[in-house]
Amino acid sequence: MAEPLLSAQGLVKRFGGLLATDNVSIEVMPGEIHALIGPNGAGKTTLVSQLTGNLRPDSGSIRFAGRDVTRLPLHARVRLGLARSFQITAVLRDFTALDNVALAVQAHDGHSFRFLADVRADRRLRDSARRGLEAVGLQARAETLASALSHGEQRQLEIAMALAGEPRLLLLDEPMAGMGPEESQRLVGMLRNLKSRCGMLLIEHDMDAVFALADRITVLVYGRAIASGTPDQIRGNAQVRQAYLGEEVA
Ligand SMILES: Nc1ncnc2c1ncn2[C@@H]1O[C@H](COP(=O)(O)OP(=O)(O)OP(=O)(O)O)[C@@H](O)[C@H]1O
Repeated sequence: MAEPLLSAQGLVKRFGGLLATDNVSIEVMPGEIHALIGPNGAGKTTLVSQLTGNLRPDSGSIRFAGRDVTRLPLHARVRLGLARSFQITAVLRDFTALDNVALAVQAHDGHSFRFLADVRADRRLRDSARRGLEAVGLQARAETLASALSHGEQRQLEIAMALAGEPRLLLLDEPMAGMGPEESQRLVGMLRNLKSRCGMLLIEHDMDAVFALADRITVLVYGRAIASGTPDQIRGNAQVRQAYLGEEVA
């Protein structure tokens, strides 16, 4: 069997007396979409922050792309191919969609900031940025200012920016938040298409999206992973239904 792309074992994180991550283990295989679900305050963001290197676990270990990254800082994990959308990227509202992705490609290339004029003149950067926009279905909006994009399109743009570094694993923090049903359906289709490019760990409250996309789901409640399995296994798990899902996915 292939080695997991990401494997976290026995993570523990305390905030004072609060056990926000209680001995959690989680894996993501290459090309897998693994969803992390749970009620508000369950510890999803705290867990993902330890995976990215924003937070240091009190104990436990994290392997990514064949290396122990537990003690590596965020930027070193990014270099190994770990990208977090909506956190490491910031859309510049007065720039076009294409300029935004081109700047992200340039940043991932390891260049310090150059003038936008350079980015606009650099054919390779722009070609690469166009491919990024295409991957998220935003090619027709390349010359549109980011501020004129719809909420859903801005989210697509953020994902295109996260893809600029050609990550092996994309961590997505509530990408469907604030979207209407049509927009979130479009994003589901787009994320499904991205599976061939990278694995994904998806935090999401929209259960329709989670059950449509995930190969595997882990359920966190009060910092503990109470279940992990295929969507069918999670749907049929009595403990999960009682603790979280209720009749939502009946
Ligand atoms: N920096 C911090 N200091 C103290 N407590 C924190 C800190 N960050 C998170 N917490 C607490 O840890 C618990 C888990 O929070 P976390 O944000 O990880 O949950 P979540 O599952 O992501 O919630 P949501 O779905 O609402 O985003 C909560 O009780 C929260 O108040």
